[in-house]
Order: sequence, then structure tokens, then C-alpha cells
Amino acid sequence: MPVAPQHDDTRPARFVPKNIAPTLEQLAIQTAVDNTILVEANAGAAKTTTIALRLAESWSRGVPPANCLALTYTVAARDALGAALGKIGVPSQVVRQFRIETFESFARAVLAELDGGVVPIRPTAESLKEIVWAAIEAVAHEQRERGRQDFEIPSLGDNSAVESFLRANHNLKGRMLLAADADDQPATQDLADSLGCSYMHLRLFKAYERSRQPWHRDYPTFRGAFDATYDLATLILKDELPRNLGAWPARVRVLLVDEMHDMNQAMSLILTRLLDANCFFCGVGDVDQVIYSAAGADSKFMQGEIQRRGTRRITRYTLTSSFRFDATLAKAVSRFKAKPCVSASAHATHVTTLSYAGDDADSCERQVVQAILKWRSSREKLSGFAVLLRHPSQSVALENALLAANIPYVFAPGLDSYLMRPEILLIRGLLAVATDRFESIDVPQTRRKVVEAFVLFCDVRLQLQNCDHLSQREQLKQVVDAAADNKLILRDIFENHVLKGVDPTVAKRLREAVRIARMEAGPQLLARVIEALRLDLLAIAAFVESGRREEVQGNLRGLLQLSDRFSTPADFFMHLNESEARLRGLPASTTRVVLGLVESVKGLEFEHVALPYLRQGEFPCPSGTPLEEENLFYVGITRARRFLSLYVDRDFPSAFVRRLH
Ligand SMILES: Nc1ncnc2c1ncn2[C@@H]1O[C@H](COP(=O)(O)OP(=O)(O)OP(=O)(O)O)[C@@H](O)[C@H]1O
Repeated sequence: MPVAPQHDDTRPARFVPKNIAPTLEQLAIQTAVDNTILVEANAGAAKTTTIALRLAESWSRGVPPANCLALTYTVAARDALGAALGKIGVPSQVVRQFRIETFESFARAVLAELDGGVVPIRPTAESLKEIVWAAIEAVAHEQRERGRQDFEIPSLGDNSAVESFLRANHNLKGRMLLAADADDQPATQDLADSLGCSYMHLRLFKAYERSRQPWHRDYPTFRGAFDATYDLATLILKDELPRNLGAWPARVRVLLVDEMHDMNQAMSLILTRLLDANCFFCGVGDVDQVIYSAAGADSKFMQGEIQRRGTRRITRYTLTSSFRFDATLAKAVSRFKAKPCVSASAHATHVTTLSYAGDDADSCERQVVQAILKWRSSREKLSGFAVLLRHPSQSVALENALLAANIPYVFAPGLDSYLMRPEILLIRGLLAVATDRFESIDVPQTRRKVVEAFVLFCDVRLQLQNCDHLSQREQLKQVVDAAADNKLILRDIFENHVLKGVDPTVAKRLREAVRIARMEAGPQLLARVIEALRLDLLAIAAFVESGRREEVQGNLRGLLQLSDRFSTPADFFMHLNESEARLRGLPASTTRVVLGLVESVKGLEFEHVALPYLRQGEFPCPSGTPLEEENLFYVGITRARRFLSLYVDRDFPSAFVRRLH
């Protein structure tokens, strides 16, 4: 293994950063003359900052920023690199000129030149559900035609079959095992075995890809998440990517990859092609931050795979110490991950473990709110305080506690307010019907979403008058537009379109739920509404992913707890509407606490990180893979600079917290 070089004084750095004094290790990377560099280092050990230094150095040496390309896996990492450039003093107009992209957005931009038209993007599982079912039906049809029964076709109600297909699809695409000759290789049990997937998934993969890329079309009918990366990698693999493509960055002189540990085969093919250019390359990552192995992420790409594939000789550089947090947290991290972790931080990091109980006085959210109030009273910026969650449903109680304490908050990408989640909107819609207070749902966009929630959960078949020629999607648009325009039309939509457009059993349940909400009052009211509705069954039909269905249950549990504080449905309904109004009413300029999921803040850092709800069964989550749960926790605790507050369930403490001590 090549020895990490000392900083070479014969090539002094031209770029002198603001706010930090680079270490010799950083300077070595900033000014390295080797043309291919890999840096593997712990969380917070300045990986992103150091590639920012390298970009800045290149710019100082006259390389046009547009000829510098930096690729990341996530949008958060892309933004973190932009922020790191700003922090070290690169002027914002220069930062904007660097090409900093996710692999997926880069691939989309390249493919746009080849696609003969606009390719719709379907980023979520929900938006792909119909397509997957069409593929399932096509495979069932093939089986019937052949008079065979090779495997059991999932029944229409079994949406978990769709979910597991999408996972298998992402994995097969990330690993690129079928890309070269998918059309030629017959789907056999042997082939499925060699790919490590089920025979049914293999057959579905082919049917799904046929609908995405019909033989008579030059470009796909749609792209799901990651499909652009896959399509571009496939063209490269088959050597069908034109060499003279205008959108290809042929003149790239500096190529950087952040989060290289998240790389899969498809991304690696794109990177290898980019490396054909005579450019400098630096990849940085931390194999303990792999949280996307389901998408084929493999640490081998940080471990010499480039060298094996191409002509480049890799030199490894090191970044030994974390600047983000102090030795106390470094030691805890080291124990948790059983690897060396040292700190060079000049500031202290206080790690506090607090326990919570279910009761109100001692609740987790109450303690988090107290910590934030203390933070604010010591004149710290609220935006430096992040509350990181393992599950979206954990935000219900927290948001309410924050709103009650007048603490402004903002969501990190990937999380939205519980008030806007379809199951909550369904309840809000029902309460609007029951209390006859339609005008209280003030925001047109919310009314749209309420109608969409009814259609989603109740599987409404719209039959608008004189609209037989319109598809369901087009009819839905007309109805939601009407709801947006007119506050009072919700009743009409509920009675004339929802109740008449659903299965009679569902209509009966909806009527009963409204009756209960109208006639009854007192504790447990919402529980009875939800029970009458059989919302659990509606969620099973509505959502593809079992994780999402669990989230429905979690959100409803949170809502139930909250509803017990109100004596009438009308009061509760008004509380939800007022909460939305308060949330929307926050001035954009206010600095706010950040509320986010752990995975969506990878690459970011905060002065104070609070990790609430550390309970066995919540974090680690039993449905996640053990290593990725561990990696997620590692990512969460290493976002903290000065304070890390861990809120641990008194009765069922998360096993992860024990491992820190
Ligand atoms: N030489 C330095 N002196 C002091 N602070 C530094 C130095 N270099 C980087 N930092 C700071 O250390 C912190 C962590 O840096 P950075 O975000 O680049 O780490 P990272 O390795 O990319 O983290 P992650 O693994 O979470 O993505 C940042 O606040 C950064 O500004």
C-alpha cells in the first residue's frame, strides 16, 4: 500500500481558506500531484471540507469551475459540499459555477440529450404502484398462456409483493447484473439463483423493464428513482454511449466523489467512464456510513476497485482526526463502532443521556422542548439545534410540543409535517364532514390533499357527470381543483363522489365513522372513529411499502394521544387547523430548529443534536438490517458539534446507547 505522503512544500497551496487552518493532511490532499486519490476517514474528519479545499485550490490555479465536477449520492451531501465551499471563503458566484451534482441528476442531464422527449420521473413507490401491478398482471398472463404455474402470483390485495419487487429491482439495477444482456437471457430459476433474487422477481423485472423501455421506443416511458443512473450505466456497459455527446463533461479537469462508500456498480461504471478523461480524481468516504446496501452500495468501490478496473494507480491519503466533536464523543464512537476514532477539535462536546417515561410530565418531547428553550435562552441560534428522528411518525408528539411552546421549526428534506400526511388528512376530512366546519381548512392546497387522501385510502372510483371520456386521474384533477377553489364543496365531494364511488363496505364504514364523530364526545373518541373506519385495512390496500403502513399506525397512535386532550371532535379539529396555520404563519426569516430523519442529514452537522425516542424496537428498528441500523445510529451521533443529547426510554432503552459507554 502506498504510504500517505507528507505535505510537499515544493507545491505550496495557492488557496488560503477562511475560518479554518488546514492540517498537513488536508494540505497534502489540497495540493497533491498524484492524479488518483482515495481518502477513507471517520465521520467529521473533514472529508467534505478537504474536497472543497481541493476545488478551491484548482480554481485558484486557474481551472475554470465549470470544468470541475463533484458527484454525491444524496442531495444533502451535494448541499453540504456547497456549504463547505462557502465556509472556507469561496465566493458564492464561484461556488455556483462548480458542477456539483448527485449521480442521478448528473445522469438525467446527460440522458436528456439522448432522450427523444421529456421522460416523466416517478420518484416514489406510490407513484410506481400501478406500473408494478401491470407488470404482475403481464407475468400472470404469460403463465396462463403457457399453461404453467411456476410460482404463485400475488393476489391483488397483497401490496407487500410490490414492495419487495421494488427493493429487488433497485438491487438488481445497482449491481448491473442484468444490464448487458437482459433481453437475451431467458428468465430461468438458475439465472435467478445466480443473481440472488427470486424467480418471480426476475420475471417481474423483465416485465417492468419492458413497460419502461418498450422495444418500439427510443427512450423510456418513465424513470423511477435511480433509473437514470441505471440507464446511463447500461449505455456505458454496452458501449452505446456516443463519445461526442455535448452533455458529457468531456473537458472535466477535476473530478471528485463525496460519500464514495455509497457507490454501487452502476455509479462505478459512470465514474470509470468519467475517469477516461485526463483529470485529477479524489474520492472520499467512510465505509461505516453505508446505509444503502439495498441499492447495491458496496464498500469494495472504496477499496481499490477503480485500480482493478482501469489504468489508474490509486494513492491513499489520510484524514486522521475528527474536527466536528471532541475526544469524549470520539471515544464513544470508537467503542460503538469498534474502530479508532480520535479528535482534533478545539471545542468540547457534551454528551448527555437522559431518560424519559411515557407519562406527560417526563415525556420525551417535553424534555426536548426544555432543552431547546434552554438553548434559546443562552442566545444560541435555533438553526444550530437539530432533532433527529428514526421514524417520521415520531414527529407527531414533537411537533405538537414545539408548537405549544412557540418554538419555530423547519423540516430537513425527506420529512414533512404530520398534519400533511394522508392518514391525518383523511381524519381531518372526516372531522370536517362531522363538524360541518369546512371553512376551517383554510389553505387550498390542504383541501386538495384532503380529497386526495379520501381517494387514496378509500380507493374511490370517480364517476363525474358527462366525464366518461376522462381517465380517473383526469377526473381526480377536476375534483381537487374544485376543492381548492371552494371551501364549502368538501361536503358535496364527500357525499356525492366519495361515498358513491367506494366499495359499499367502505362507504358503510365511512358513514359510521362520521356518525361517531358527530354524536359522541370525550376520551377515546378518535380511537372509535379509527376503529369504525378500519383504517388499518384501508392502509394495507393503499400503501405498497410495509414500512409506510407501519408509519400510518405510528402517526395514528400519535394523533390518538393528542386527541385525548380535547373533549369534543370540533375542538380537536380546530386544534389541527390552528396548528397548520401557526406552522405556515412562521416568518421565513425566523431561525428555526431543524427536524429531520437521521438518514437525510448525512453529511451535515449541527451545534446541538438531540436524538429522541431511543427505545428498543424504535432504534434499532427491527425491520431494518442490523448493520445499517448501526450505521444510521453512527451517522446520527456524529452530526453533533458541541452537544449531543440522547433521550432513552426508561423501560426499554435502546441497546445502541449502552454500547457508547
Ligand atoms: N482544519 C480544520 N480545522 C478546524 N475545523 C475543520 C478543519 N477542517 C474541517 N473542519 C471542520 O470540521 C467539521 C467536519 O468537517 P466535514 O463536514 O468536512 O467532515 P466530513 O468528514 O465530510 O463529515 P461526514 O463524515 O459527516 O460527511 C466541519 O465543521 C469543518 O468546517
